[in-house]
Amino acid sequence: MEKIIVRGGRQLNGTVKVEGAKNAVLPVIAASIIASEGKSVLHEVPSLADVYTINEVLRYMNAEVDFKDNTVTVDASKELTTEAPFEYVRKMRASVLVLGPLLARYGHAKVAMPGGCAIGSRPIDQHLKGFEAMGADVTVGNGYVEVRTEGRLKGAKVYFDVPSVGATENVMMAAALAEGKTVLENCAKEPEIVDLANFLNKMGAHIVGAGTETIRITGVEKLTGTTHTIIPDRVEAGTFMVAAAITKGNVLVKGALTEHLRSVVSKMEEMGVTIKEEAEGLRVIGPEELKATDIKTMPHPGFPTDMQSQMMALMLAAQGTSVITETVFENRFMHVEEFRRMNAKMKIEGRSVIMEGPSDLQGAEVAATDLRAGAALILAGLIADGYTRVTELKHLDRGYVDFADKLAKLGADIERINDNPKVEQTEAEKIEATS
Ligand SMILES: CC(=O)N[C@H]1[C@@H](OP(=O)(O)OP(=O)(O)OC[C@H]2O[C@@H](n3ccc(=O)[nH]c3=O)[C@H](O)[C@@H]2O)O[C@H](CO)[C@@H](O)[C@@H]1O
Ligand SMILES: C=C(OP(=O)(O)O)C(=O)O
Repeated sequence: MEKIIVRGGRQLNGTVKVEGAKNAVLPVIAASIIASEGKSVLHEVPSLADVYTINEVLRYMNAEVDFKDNTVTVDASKELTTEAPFEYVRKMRASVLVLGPLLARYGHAKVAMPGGCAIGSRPIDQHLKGFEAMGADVTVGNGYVEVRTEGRLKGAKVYFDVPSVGATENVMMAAALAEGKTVLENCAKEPEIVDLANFLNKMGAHIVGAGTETIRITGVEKLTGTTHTIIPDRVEAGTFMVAAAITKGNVLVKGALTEHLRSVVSKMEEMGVTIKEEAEGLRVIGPEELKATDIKTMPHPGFPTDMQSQMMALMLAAQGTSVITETVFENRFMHVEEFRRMNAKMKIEGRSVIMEGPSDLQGAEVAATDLRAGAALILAGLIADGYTRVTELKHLDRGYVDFADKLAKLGADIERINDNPKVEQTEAEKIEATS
């Protein structure tokens, strides 16, 4: 089994460079299939499991996709299949982001229903509401969602009941090729939505207002492949900022952008962390004693849910009572039980977690319950007494490139091992097969 083993007690120092953002690159790669001519060349693409998955989805649909040296090239000019089966969507919910591009280009798309995951039920009703408003028929059955329209989609006014990142992206992509004007209201305002709109505009779309609650799109007849550089990953950056702070270290997080991280910076400063803006990124210096604080997760520009579990690790190290309230997902506290295995003093009350700090953290065997939980348990392991062994790394690999190696380069006592190498598994399988 693969695991990361970390021994607490080392201070982190040095420089770490953040990758391109997972949550920006997935919609951008999905959007590249709207282009009926020309290639899209995407730079700063992180080597993540999710990127390999979306590339496989595109290849299944007959697009040509090449990925090397952090550059993805997509040629979607051939006729595409308009279906994405369960085997891909099961691995990664973001596969539903091909619905909008396919519907806009071909008037049809059929994708396996994503279902829930470890953090909540995660419906896609707002995506479908947007497509229906633009004239599409939506059918849900046999585990699939199918959307269809005769001729082009029609521009429409759509009010999202919740500011969903995925719905804003999917409907914005569909509207880029619709006939006439679309106005999207109560949109999500995440920086990744702005990145997607910039990419679409370079392809020839007319989109204004991305990053605000109202996005206006004037549909065009066709989009052409283009070149684009993905924005830095604010969640990976925030995770390394916590790593520096929790170990009382001094780390320059290269590529971290203040404008994408205001709520995280402000909460960490409240806890006593020094954060300085430098030309290449943010320098983070951990204090001798962290102060308790309270956090409520909210859609951007509020505090990001994707930083909730990492901040929980930091709060466990802080002096006093801290409270985290999760308002974005209904069930994103699976990591609390794992923290408790490390002797964390915390309890769940409704949608909040209350921590009495500082906890005297002890190394333990723990499992990543989702990708951010995996990172958070490793962060706690950096200051725990003894060895922490983190398993279920498939989650971590969805969102972090070489996480253990990057921490080791900053001075952490950490390694990733496979204590059940493939050869042994094969032998065991042979014995099982012959017994
Ligand atoms: C690939 C990607 O970019 N993933 C991010 C994206 O996920 P994702 O796009 O799935 O998240 P959403 O913004 O859509 O979800 C936010 C909330 O809206 C609800 N909802 C969403 C859609 C819908 O049709 N109906 C509905 O009720 C969800 O259940 C959730 O409670 O934004 C989340 C919120 O910042 C992040 O945690 C994820 O890392
Ligand atoms: C929840 C996350 O991602 P996804 O929406 O891809 O599951 C995340 O990045 O923390």
